[in-house]
Amino acid sequence: MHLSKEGKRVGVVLAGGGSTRFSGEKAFANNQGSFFYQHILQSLAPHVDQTVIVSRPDLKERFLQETFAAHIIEDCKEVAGKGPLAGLYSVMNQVLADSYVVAAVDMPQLDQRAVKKLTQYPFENALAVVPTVNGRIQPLFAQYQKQCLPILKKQLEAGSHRMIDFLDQIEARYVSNIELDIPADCFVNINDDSSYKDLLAGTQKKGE
Ligand SMILES: Nc1nc2c(ncn2[C@@H]2O[C@H](COP(=O)(O)OP(=O)(O)OP(=O)(O)O)[C@@H](O)[C@H]2O)c(=O)[nH]1
Repeated sequence: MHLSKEGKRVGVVLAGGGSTRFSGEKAFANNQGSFFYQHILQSLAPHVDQTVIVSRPDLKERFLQETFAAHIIEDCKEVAGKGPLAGLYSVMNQVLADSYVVAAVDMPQLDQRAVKKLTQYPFENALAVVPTVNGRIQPLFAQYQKQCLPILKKQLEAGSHRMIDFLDQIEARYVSNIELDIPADCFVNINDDSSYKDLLAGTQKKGE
């Protein structure tokens, strides 16, 4: 354990989406010899006390065949498959920590340096640190404090699964990728076959 000043920090790989725009499961898409999820785990691991993959029951076995020391959990039944916020809630509800650094599985250009920069940025009095790129918020590569859980629970119980509604309810610290010193490319996410093809060809446009 290498507890930070802020206490136990968990690194979360959000990997429970449907990948409906992609032919296959994004978590197991290959880039430079690694599955997407392996790359995210490797990026998070040096900067957290524990890594967690939160995913669907039908994918669990596929992660277990791998040798990474990640804790693999499913979405809580009451919110399963209801989007990234459901994934964040499910981790906070099942894995106790002081803070959570979250990354979507489909961000293959994220790296250890970016995670280091994000995790070094202080919460101060905020409940979340959320990067922005060209003014667009990036809540799927962001940090959240454990105190988000009751707020998140209440919102999900009220039937809203929208990230933006959640962020509106908490004090979040928005910080540009430039201030964080994280290249915009790190935030690029792969949603479909065309962007995956561009990634493999090394032609993914910056910051898209
Ligand atoms: N645990 C969990 N993760 C999710 C859920 N929905 C989306 N995610 C993850 O959140 C990130 C962003 O998801 P999206 O790209 O918006 O959705 P997706 O379901 O993966 O893909 P589409 O079906 O093509 O929209 C990805 O890393 C997903 O795996 C969910 O219900 N539970």
